[in-house]
Amino acid sequence: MFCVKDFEAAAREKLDPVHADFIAGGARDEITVRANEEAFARLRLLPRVLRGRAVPGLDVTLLGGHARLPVLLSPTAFHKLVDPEGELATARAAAAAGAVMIASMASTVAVGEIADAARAAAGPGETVPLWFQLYLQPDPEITEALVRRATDAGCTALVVTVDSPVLGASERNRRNGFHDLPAGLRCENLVDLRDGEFGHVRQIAMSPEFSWEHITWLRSVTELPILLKGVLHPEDARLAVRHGVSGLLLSNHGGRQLDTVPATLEALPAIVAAVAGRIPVLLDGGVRRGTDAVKALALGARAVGIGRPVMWALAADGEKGVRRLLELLREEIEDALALCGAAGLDELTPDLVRPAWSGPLFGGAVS
Ligand SMILES: Cc1cc2nc3c(=O)[nH]c(=O)nc-3n(C[C@H](O)[C@H](O)[C@H](O)COP(=O)(O)O)c2cc1C
Ligand SMILES: CC(C)CC(=O)C(=O)O
Repeated sequence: MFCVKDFEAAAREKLDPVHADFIAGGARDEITVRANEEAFARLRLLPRVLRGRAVPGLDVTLLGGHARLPVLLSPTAFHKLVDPEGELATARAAAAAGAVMIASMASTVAVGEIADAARAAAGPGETVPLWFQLYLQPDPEITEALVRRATDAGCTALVVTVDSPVLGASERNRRNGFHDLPAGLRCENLVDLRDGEFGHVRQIAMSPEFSWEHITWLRSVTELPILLKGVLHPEDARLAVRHGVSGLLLSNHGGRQLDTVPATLEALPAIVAAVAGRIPVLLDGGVRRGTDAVKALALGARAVGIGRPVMWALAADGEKGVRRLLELLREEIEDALALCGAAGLDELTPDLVRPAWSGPLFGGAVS
């Protein structure tokens, strides 16, 4: 395995095609799925030379916690669908790399067990690099119970996904008849939230009725920092700051919710301008290379998230696969930083990126 795409191919070989489609797929025509990667390809890096810089370091502070890599594992559901150890394997690999893992509310291992696995694999003295992703639930008691589970597990932030007033329509899943976890797998965080609840994915209610008031309410029932995942409009970014949100994970859900929204990289400059340094902006969607991470960081993201690559690596080779994936991304980012003449992430500035040239050849200089 030498790059993210190798994991994608290996996962395709191994997985039930229905499950491979669940991972790769997006909403409707999958225009945004493709746009995310294309946006990175359209941007060029403009390196500086002879800057006398030290070997690059990748340490980053995220919400007051320390991470050794500016790459987060974005929340992805159902890891046991692709590996028998599921989220335990992912958590160990993430902790070993010093990368933040955002556990999905729809994980197939309970968040407390994920945290134990992460703690056991983290470096000495390191805090558990684990955050919890939450879909607000119409019944506030259910939301509170989930927050309690995450807090008791030792998660250090909540990531509230706000781009899902309804579930995105994956036509691949519809054609394949994939609506449910196979027998034997459950959404473990959902078990017994109410008496007799079994951990069925259908217990996750999505509702268009949530509003900023619910964020204010959530702010009042937890001490944990709250990030919003899925804000794309600059006005919503400003509202998030006003509602006491601690950070944004700029995301279009990997193109799995509303199709034809902008690539996250395209949306980044306006979001960064809207928050004006008041809270950190993270970004996910289409990050496949170290150079992709460097471009997003240069445009103002504090860190980037990866979704599908983690599922592919886990499917290809379990914990070892995810460890290798994170090593490869570390190498690629270090390499890109050095080649840009930057000694650290804070030396990545917007002048290092520019759009691919779209003007006429020779720019009219030749008559
Ligand atoms: C298989 C899969 C499951 C996902 N599950 C969740 C989830 O449970 N909660 C959530 O907020 N986002 C979920 N996402 C979206 C990711 O968190 C992330 O935004 C997206 O995958 C990033 O794009 P990328 O896959 O191109 O890296 C999921 C994505 C995939 C591919
Ligand atoms: C609805 C969740 C269970 C999973 C999700 O967010 C996704 O598959 O994109």
